[in-house]
Amino acid sequence: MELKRENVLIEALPYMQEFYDSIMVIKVGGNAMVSAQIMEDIIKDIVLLRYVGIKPVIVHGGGPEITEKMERMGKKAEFFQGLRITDDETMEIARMVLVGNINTKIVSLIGVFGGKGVGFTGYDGRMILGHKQAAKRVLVDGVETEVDIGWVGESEVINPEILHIMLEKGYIPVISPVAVDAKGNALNINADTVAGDIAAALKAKKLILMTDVSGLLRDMKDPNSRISRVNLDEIDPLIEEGVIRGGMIPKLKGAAVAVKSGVERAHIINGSVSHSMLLELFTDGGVGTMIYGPDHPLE
Ligand SMILES: Nc1ncnc2c1ncn2[C@@H]1O[C@H](COP(=O)(O)OP(=O)(O)O)[C@@H](O)[C@H]1O
Ligand SMILES: CC(=O)N[C@@H](CCC(=O)OP(=O)(O)O)C(=O)O
Repeated sequence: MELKRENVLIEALPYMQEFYDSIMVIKVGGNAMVSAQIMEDIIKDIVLLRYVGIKPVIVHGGGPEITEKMERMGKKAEFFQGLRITDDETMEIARMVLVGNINTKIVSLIGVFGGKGVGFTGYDGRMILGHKQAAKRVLVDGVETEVDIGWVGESEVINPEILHIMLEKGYIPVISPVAVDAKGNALNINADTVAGDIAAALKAKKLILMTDVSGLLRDMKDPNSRISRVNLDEIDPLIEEGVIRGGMIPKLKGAAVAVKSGVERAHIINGSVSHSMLLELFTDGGVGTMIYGPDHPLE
């Protein structure tokens, strides 16, 4: 039975009370931003959150657009366990797409819908200091070989001060997943990883990862095989079994970092379904995959 409109609104009240004044880190994946309409819907939802007293922080991706620009320039995009192999030229392209294009687009849309967005890279306010990831060891024809994945970074220090300042003043921070190392080299960090680290540093209430699938699927070919809840202890075995792979690896690892640091819940949801975030946050029936840990067990 469909709920009456007023019942839908009143069902939201306890959630609004619970989430009032709390920080939520929302990662918008490049795959979730498949169309201008979807992107507008996602940003509208985020502005709504701000107006009901939640403090959203956006971390955005843009993988598909980086790949498209690389291909247009005659370069082949290659990944290692969900991470883009990033040479000097790829780093330039990633910066252009993420900072120059996607970040400014999101900030301007927030303004269109009546919010106050402000764009950041990891360099701003020394927010994310990182280092290049060590070469990976892989077996090639049975021989252990090192693969350098280039300017792919991992964060060492997260300084969230500037984010707190902005949140207190009512701004919605929008973060591009690029950082610097101690020598000032630009680093490309997977946006899920950045979102997990930022959520941990802010001690956010929730981390929401928006992508293009309904959550973690046990069988990628079967959309009905969604795993609705994942305990921290289940993540590594699911990676070993090959259930979590490709782009899902940094998502679940980012979620694990956040939940281990006190974030109550992480959620992987389908951003390409309009207003899925509102359903997740403000209705009794959750959507997507929820990741939780021992500090905040299920009731
Ligand atoms: N078990 C799984 N369940 C769902 N998706 C999976 C799974 N394993 C790998 N994937 C892949 O992960 C993708 C989402 O990650 P990614 O492409 O990095 O998206 P985004 O740009 O939103 O971060 C899905 O589109 C799917 O192809
Ligand atoms: C190291 C690494 O993989 N960086 C990512 C950064 C963007 C990103 O994560 O975008 P999505 O969230 O849309 O996948 C990349 O170059 O694609």
